Amino acid sequence: MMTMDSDTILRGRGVSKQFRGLRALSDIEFDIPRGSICGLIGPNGAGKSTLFNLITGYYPLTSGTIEFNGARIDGLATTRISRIGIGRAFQIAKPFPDMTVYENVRVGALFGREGQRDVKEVVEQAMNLMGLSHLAQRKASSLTVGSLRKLEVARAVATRPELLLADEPCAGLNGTETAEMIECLRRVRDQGTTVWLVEHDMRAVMSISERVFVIDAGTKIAEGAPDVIVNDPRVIAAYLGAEPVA
Ligand SMILES: Nc1ncnc2c1ncn2[C@@H]1O[C@H](COP(=O)(O)OP(=O)(O)OP(=O)(O)O)[C@@H](O)[C@H]1O
Repeated sequence: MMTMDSDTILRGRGVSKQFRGLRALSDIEFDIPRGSICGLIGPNGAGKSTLFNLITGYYPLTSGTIEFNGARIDGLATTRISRIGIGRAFQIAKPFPDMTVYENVRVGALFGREGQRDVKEVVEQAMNLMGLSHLAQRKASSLTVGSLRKLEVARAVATRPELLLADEPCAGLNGTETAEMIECLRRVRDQGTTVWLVEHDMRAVMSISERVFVIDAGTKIAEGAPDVIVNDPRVIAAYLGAEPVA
């Protein structure tokens, strides 16, 4: 089973998902290098969220395997997958509105990866990484969209993941907020967390990613460095029907 080299944190082979009559993902392969930031892009409905839902155990795979640190995780429950070190920041942030930023991030710290931890320290580090420390005592309901997105990522970071899956962390953000989010995600990576993000903002995803995976209609059509991806004719064709690249 330990076939994975130690530089790969997450590996998918033949990952497929069928929803009744719809083949949402077909034979997807991926190797996520440990310590990297990778991107996952594709037109609307391509299957990006479905792939993250398979990795985190929200849906069972129809076929294929997913290995994390060399061990199979397909078939494990979502809570187990979180405890072994895969965190997720959702596209639609749902913080507890009447709780403070500190309290919301603390929820992540209480439920994350197994092992010893100092909850206060974990919360403070997550807020600090995401530039939220000055808002610690503010209620979530009073935050701007930009700060809410940071809170969602901070909550996931507080679970102390080895791998963070971030679903559209820049959605709805303006240029300045997007740049801040990119900086925050770099800091998260720099302190040892591998990051894989789904992102529609092409400039953002291309500026931050070491490797980009492109799926279209459930099939991986390209994978590589950002400068190769933006010039790939299959990627350009996939986007011409939907929205422009860059
Ligand atoms: N639970 C489900 N039951 C049935 N079909 C589903 C389910 N979840 C997703 N799908 C379908 O699978 C396909 C892929 O959807 P998915 O949400 O993964 O795409 P996406 O790439 O994340 O899109 P977007 O960029 O719009 O978020 C779509 O056709 C969608 O309707």
